[in-house]
Amino acid sequence: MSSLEEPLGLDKLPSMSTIDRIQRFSSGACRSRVDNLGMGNCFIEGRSCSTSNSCNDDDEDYTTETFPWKRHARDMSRGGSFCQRAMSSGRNSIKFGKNDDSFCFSESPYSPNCNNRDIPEMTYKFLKGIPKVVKIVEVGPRDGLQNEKNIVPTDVKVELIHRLASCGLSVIEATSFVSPKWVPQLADAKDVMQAVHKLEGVRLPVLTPNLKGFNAAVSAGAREVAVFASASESFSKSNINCSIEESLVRYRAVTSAAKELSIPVRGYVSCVVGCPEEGPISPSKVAYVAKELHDMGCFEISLGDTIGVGTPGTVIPMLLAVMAVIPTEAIAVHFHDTYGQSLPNILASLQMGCCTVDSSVAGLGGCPYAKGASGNVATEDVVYMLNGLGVKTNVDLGKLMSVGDFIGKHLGRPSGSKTAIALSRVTADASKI
Ligand SMILES: CC(C)(COP(=O)([O-])OP(=O)([O-])OC[C@H]1O[C@@H](n2cnc3c(N)ncnc32)[C@H](O)[C@@H]1OP(=O)([O-])[O-])[C@@H](O)C(=O)NCCC(=O)NCCSC(=O)C[C@@](C)(O)CC(=O)[O-]
Repeated sequence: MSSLEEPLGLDKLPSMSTIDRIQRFSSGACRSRVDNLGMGNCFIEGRSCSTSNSCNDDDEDYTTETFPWKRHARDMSRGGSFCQRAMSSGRNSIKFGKNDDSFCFSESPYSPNCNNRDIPEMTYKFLKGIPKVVKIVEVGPRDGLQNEKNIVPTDVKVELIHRLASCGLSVIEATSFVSPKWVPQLADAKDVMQAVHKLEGVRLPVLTPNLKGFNAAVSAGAREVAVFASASESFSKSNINCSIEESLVRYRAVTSAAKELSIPVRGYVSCVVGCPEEGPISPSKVAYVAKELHDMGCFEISLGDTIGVGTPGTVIPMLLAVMAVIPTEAIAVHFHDTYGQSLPNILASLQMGCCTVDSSVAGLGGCPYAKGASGNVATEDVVYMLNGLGVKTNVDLGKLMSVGDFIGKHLGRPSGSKTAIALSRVTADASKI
């Protein structure tokens, strides 16, 4: 564990006020070159998120033509002069990279082997593919609330969306224009959309399973929609009552109607590593559906581990198969946290160059048609990890935790975010000091 992830121990933070701590977990704090608190920092700067990754170059099964990011990684490793000593803000640090393409690790007293030059080099090796900016797609109001036993009042949903927007999230999936018989929890989609569609500075996509849903969404003010297919035949049938091929026909109709109105369409592929009925899903099936959605005009394909069974061992081959057929920049990852594997899966995805991550405030979520599906990975946990990696998200973690409290109070249960629980304990203890 790096010094950056350690600070939850109060003994290591003797002089921090409550507010200082929250700020410290923001990406801005992580990136500051002046580390007033004496903690070790890392910086990941200037890399394009579109072409880089850290996959093993010895793996020659894949050509550089198929995986251009491999060529990029190799070029970087040949560059030679990535390590140089630098003095930063009066503190010793080791800087890697040329110009924009750099890591910088300060030699902090909290870093046990700070004199060992191998450590930054090794760290660079493992983190070099990670993009410097990650877009978080907040799916709490939709994926999070679609599975709640008690229907959340419309005004609470609207307030939730407003509060999420105030955290700096740039994309918030607002609701679904699906059949209210299938998902009664979101039967108020029209009212929610009409109440939020004028929110400035935030994109508010909504799920549309067919033209009926698309037309209703547009009438309610939606300016971005998402279609949702599956890599599993059985799940397609149980979720949207049609085969994969039939769903693709429907989605072609939606994407061409959207094109007429210049409305961007996101595409989902569900069950990308496992299906509650079929078990393991082959990466080639995922790649097929992802490519179909991309070819019909979806600008981004979100790959959903709907029941949260994936590990990096299954997620990486799945991503490789999808990256062989659509650009890495068009890929988003969407993990449910059933087995606690979301963060390692996200880290592996980032190392492969993915730069869009779906998550849900307080870890809300689950799919009514996927038995055993738990909540999405909590946005707070994703932001905490990305802050620790020095990756920019523009999301204010402190505000996000308050939003988690807000929705948790309405649902009558504690947050599903480990970060929110841990930080609220720290701040509670801190208030006694
Ligand atoms: C697709 C359908 C509509 C087919 O449902 P169906 O019963 O086959 O459709 P239908 O055409 O026979 O219509 C039946 C009734 O629904 C109405 N209807 C038809 N379409 C709409 C619509 N858009 N909006 C409102 N109403 C609609 C239609 O008008 C009719 O009403 P009736 O005549 O009986 O009064 C249905 O199966 C459905 O709504 N499914 C959605 C289920 C859902 O939302 N599941 C959760 C999504 S989560 C997910 O997919 C995973 C994801 C994306 O989160 C990623 C991950 O986690 O991995």
